[in-house]
Amino acid sequence: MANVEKYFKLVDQSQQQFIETLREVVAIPSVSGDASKRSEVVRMGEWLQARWEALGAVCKRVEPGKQNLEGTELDLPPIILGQYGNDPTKKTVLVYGHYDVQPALLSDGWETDPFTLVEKPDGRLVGRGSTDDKGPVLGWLLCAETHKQAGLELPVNLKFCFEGMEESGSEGLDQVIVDEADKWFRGTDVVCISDNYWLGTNKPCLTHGLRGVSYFHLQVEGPGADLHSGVFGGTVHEPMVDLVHLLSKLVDSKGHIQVPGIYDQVMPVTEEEEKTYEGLEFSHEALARDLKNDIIIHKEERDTLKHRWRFPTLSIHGVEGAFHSSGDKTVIPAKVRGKFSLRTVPNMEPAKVSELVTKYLNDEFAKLNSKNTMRVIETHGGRWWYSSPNHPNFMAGAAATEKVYGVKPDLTREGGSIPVTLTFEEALGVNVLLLPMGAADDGAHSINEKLDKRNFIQGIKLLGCYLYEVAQTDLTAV
Ligand SMILES: C[C@H](N)C(=O)N[C@@H](Cc1c[nH]cn1)C(=O)O
Ligand SMILES: [Zn+2]
Ligand SMILES: [Zn+2]
Repeated sequence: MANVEKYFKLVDQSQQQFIETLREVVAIPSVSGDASKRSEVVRMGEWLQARWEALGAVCKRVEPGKQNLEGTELDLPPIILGQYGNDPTKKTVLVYGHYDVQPALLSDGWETDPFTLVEKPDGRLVGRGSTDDKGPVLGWLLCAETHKQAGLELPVNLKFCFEGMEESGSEGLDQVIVDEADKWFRGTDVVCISDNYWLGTNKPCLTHGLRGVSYFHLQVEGPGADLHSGVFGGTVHEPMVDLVHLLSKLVDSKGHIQVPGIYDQVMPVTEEEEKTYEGLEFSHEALARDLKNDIIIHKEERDTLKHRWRFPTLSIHGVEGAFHSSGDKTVIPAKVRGKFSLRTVPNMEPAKVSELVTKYLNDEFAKLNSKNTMRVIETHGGRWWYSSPNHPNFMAGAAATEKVYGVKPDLTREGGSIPVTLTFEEALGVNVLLLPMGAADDGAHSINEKLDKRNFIQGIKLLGCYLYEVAQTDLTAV
């Protein structure tokens, strides 16, 4: 039996054990955006490092510095760099993933505790981080552990880079990648990232594009303290009134961004590109099912995909400082911060986006003649990435997908952002493949996030099989 077949067989026999490992890591609430959870993020990084070291990997814990979160000075979580195998006759694959997760509270609407993995009868493995990105990060570890257990060597040398700040802007990571490009990452032939999702629920895909992100806080400040609306309403400029007005000016109900000039740098759609929207596993019917309501703006599927992949969008996320509990508090909040972000696309420049957004909001605020003070703060950002899917690294990903799932993968772009993708490509000068494990309906960032057992188990096979394919592929045949 070929090594890859032996590997597949042992993966099949280890399914329950793999789910238990996923349960163990989901139970660590490694929420990078919550200052009170920082020690849990660190604990998760240490868990990963210990497990890889137990396997024989050489690891380096990099402390990327400090962060100011909610007025608290915090140590950024460690970046875990690793090397597993160092055979000069083998190729070297660098894998990246993140061990932090989005916030999750039972009160957000979760059916079960977000940090207790629940295996549902229909095969869903429900828990925060199951698909984004603990399942895939475990996938690489379980692949290596399974090989060792089967007495098999990995077909390539593996380097890895796991961070704990991806959900909060990957602070500190770009510099580490640049610093280590000629040191720890030296000798990398290709990069593979498993941190996005299929387009549908049945057909796997390879991804060759990501949108960037520019995140803003819009702060309006008035009185020194919250006020009684019965006493002061109608007699003072209310920060919340100004804020709601400004937020309403950002985007219309059809999703069209109102900031003048924002579409000027967007690359026009070519005839060649039009063809890439054909034959994909994507339908409005399935999308409406995932959304649990048909609230889709566009008529044609290709327009929905274009607005997910290749046009900028602007979303409003929340307001800090505003009254938001149940009950009827009659307060005038003194200081409020609206939070919104833009997803950016080729060829938008982050500095230009920032300039246009800031100028527009200042102009709109001036029209209000308000005595409040307003500030636009850009809190984090990441660049878009677009790559050709014709590189041999993608051929290896496609061959592995066909072996594991028996179908040719769709070629997709992703609406979300993984800011370091471009940094790896530029700093290391090698091709990057995005090879997702999860499906479109996993609910990443949402309530009841899940990873299907099928995707977890087949995904572990897929990541391993991809390594075998890279080992056999001429990566110079571009
Ligand atoms: C696609 C990836 N799994 C992901 O969820 N990325 C985040 C990155 C981010 C940027 N700001 C905060 N998080 C995303 O696209 O929202
Ligand atoms: Zn992610
Ligand atoms: Zn995420």
